[in-house]
Amino acid sequence: MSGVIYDRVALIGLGLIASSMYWAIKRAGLAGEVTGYARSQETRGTARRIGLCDRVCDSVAEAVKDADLVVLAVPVGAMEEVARAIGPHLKPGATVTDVGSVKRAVIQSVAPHLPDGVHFVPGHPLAGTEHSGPESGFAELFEDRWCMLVPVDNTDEAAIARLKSLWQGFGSNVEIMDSDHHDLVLAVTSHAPHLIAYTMVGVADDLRRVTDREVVQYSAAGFRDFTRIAASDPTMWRDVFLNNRDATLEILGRFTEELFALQRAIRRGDGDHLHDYFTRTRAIRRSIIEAGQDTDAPDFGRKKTPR
Ligand SMILES: NC(=O)c1ccc[n+]([C@@H]2O[C@H](COP(=O)([O-])OP(=O)(O)OC[C@H]3O[C@@H](n4cnc5c(N)ncnc54)[C@H](O)[C@@H]3O)[C@@H](O)[C@H]2O)c1
Ligand SMILES: O=C(O)C(=O)C[C@]1(C(=O)O)C=C[C@@H](O)C=C1
Repeated sequence: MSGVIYDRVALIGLGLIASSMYWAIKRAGLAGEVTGYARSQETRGTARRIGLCDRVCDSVAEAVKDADLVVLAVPVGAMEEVARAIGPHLKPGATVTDVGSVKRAVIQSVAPHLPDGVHFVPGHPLAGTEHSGPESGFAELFEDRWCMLVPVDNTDEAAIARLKSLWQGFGSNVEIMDSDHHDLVLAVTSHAPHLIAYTMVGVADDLRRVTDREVVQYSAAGFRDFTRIAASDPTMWRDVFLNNRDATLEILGRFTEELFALQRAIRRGDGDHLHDYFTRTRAIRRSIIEAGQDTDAPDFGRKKTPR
């Protein structure tokens, strides 16, 4: 897929996702000019130094002026503040999207600040790494990954189709989903697993073992993956849990019940229970691989490729 889809794109928040979008846009020539804005002067300075964005602006108003697409790529808890700031400066007919990991709370906080005549098409790429900031992005991040679009009622179909073609231009598969379903699915596949990884690394740290030379040197693959995930940005993940509270608590409740059952089986020496359980989970992994959905594992820790 190639060809200009938007004449002007504004990226607000110049971290992992926005910088990856910029490099992916440039690689495929999907936009004319791309402007960028980040809150801190330091981030804007870094962006200028590494050539991230065609023009880095010192105000959010300047960045979104005349933009056909505005991408909100800030932590979920900062979305409302940014939406309030850009609202009065948006071009009529522009599309606003976001890349937040939670959808219902973002829609509730952003939509009221957007003027009539502006299309709001919330989104969420299911792709990331444990790294953050303007220097962490790379053009291939979204390749062969899913991007969820979560349009609100009566959204202009042409605006949705245009944004869909941008994500397809990044090499992503696009799925349309409603916000509550999105938040429940992500609580299972992303949010609860992150909390479990944070907890496991915290437990090891409480035992004062996590930085022991032996633990680092001989750490098993499972624990290494936990430490990678637990190195993810604290602000981003604080906001995810505060804003997807109900779905995450629902899944963690179920998780705790299963964990107790496994704990009891271990205490009682109930090998059949453990074996049956692990047989069921192994079958799930195999069905994912057979369905060709195993895009994650080989990419863990993959290196940034040249832009
Ligand atoms: N990291 C991931 O794996 C991942 C994956 C998919 C979606 N997301 C979502 O994408 C969004 C961005 O995540 P990221 O990983 O790119 O984060 P990041 O920490 O790399 O970048 C966030 C950027 O937003 C800026 N920022 C923070 N508050 C701001 C404000 N009020 N105004 C302007 N700029 C502000 C920060 O300075 C930073 O440059 C989040 O909502 C996150 O939930 C992240
Ligand atoms: O690979 C990683 O580092 C990620 O955690 C990426 C991941 C995920 O859970 O899959 C994290 C949060 C997002 O909202 C989407 C993707």
